[in-house]
Amino acid sequence: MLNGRSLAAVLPSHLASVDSGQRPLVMELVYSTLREWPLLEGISRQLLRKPLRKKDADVHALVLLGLQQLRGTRIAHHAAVSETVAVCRELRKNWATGLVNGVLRTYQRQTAELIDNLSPAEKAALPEWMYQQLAKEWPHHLTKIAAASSSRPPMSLRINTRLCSPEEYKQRLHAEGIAFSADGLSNTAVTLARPIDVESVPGFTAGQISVQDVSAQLAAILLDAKPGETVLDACAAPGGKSCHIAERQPELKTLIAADIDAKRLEKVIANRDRLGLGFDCIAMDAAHPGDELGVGRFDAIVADVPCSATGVLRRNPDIKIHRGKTDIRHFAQQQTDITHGLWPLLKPGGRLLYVTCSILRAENDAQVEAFLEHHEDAAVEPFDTEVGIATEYGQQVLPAAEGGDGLYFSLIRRAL
Ligand SMILES: C[S@@+](CC[C@H](N)C(=O)[O-])C[C@H]1O[C@@H](n2cnc3c(N)ncnc32)[C@H](O)[C@@H]1O
Repeated sequence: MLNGRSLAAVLPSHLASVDSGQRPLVMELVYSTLREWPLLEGISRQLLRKPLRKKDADVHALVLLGLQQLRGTRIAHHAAVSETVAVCRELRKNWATGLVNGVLRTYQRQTAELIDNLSPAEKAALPEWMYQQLAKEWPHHLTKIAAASSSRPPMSLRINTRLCSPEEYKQRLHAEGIAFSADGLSNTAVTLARPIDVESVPGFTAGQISVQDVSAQLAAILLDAKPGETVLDACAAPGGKSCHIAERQPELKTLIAADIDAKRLEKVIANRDRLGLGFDCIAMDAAHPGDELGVGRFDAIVADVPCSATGVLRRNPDIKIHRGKTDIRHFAQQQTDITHGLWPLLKPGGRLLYVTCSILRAENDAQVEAFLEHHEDAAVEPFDTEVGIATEYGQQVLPAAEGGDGLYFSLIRRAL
């Protein structure tokens, strides 16, 4: 359906051709179908006499979309069935009308039995390999992780304290009738009771606000940059954490936001400028940074490395289709290369905050463990603020249906 491309790459151009009033519904259907994909596949597997051919992947996706409308929306069932069947004609696949109609109607009649027959991974709406891995690593949290990974993510905001006090902003939300809850760990974080269009968030264009998950907001808090420090955010795009670091600590000596992807770096620059912040943005491969940035220059480095994104499945649900077990090895290698590449840039006595949005040990504790084995001058330090679950080398925040995303943090200190 996505031809191997990510949803983020494919969806915007498709949405542009949809009437603006219909876009929220289309987004909701696309995202919720992808979030439930393994479960819906399990149902369709039982209902299709034989799997559809590769060239009919559109009909397959349509079946799942129809099932999701019946299961997870308030769309009247007869309308869901007839509209889904009608799409077959639009696809010029009239032959599929009977098949789609039959599958959806049988689902309506045999829902309980079909759900009963699903495998545990399908019931959890997780790919089999991921389910098995998480069952091994987080047996007591698996149900909650699965529920969070299929949930509609909350919309959280970060208040830019350079331009607006948290009290002032919260009063403004009250005054505008926007319901929210405040986060316990950070007084600059609020979560809206209902997501709204970003452009309608009060103060967004004026730079008072950023949209950022509450768990992601922990990075700058845990780094706790001090006045006069020189800081490098080495995998910075789109800039959420760099901007937060700059907002929290106006008296840094230097902050550099780097990313390997020059195009994505443009987003960091746009966010920085919208928020009225000033720091340098550079394109750089953190695995091979060279000496120009300055060996032993930085008091603190943030390595928010590329990863499986298993902690943020609900925001990138196409990962449930795309990601395979072998990808984890590839990410782990990138993570190793980046942390090893960055280490010489750190001052003796400096700290590296290692961050992932993964909940898999291979990308988290196992990475840090291997790093410590290679670097005699490295030691893990506990955080002043406790977040999530303490692991051997860091803190794991698990994704929560009513809370933040899943992120891992570890603080590695370089010996003096
Ligand atoms: C998890 S995202 C960072 C999110 C960001 N820190 C934020 O809070 O908005 C990982 C980033 O790492 C970048 N990246 C991947 N490989 C890299 C490398 N070798 N050097 C520097 N950046 C890299 C990607 O382009 C991507 O933007």
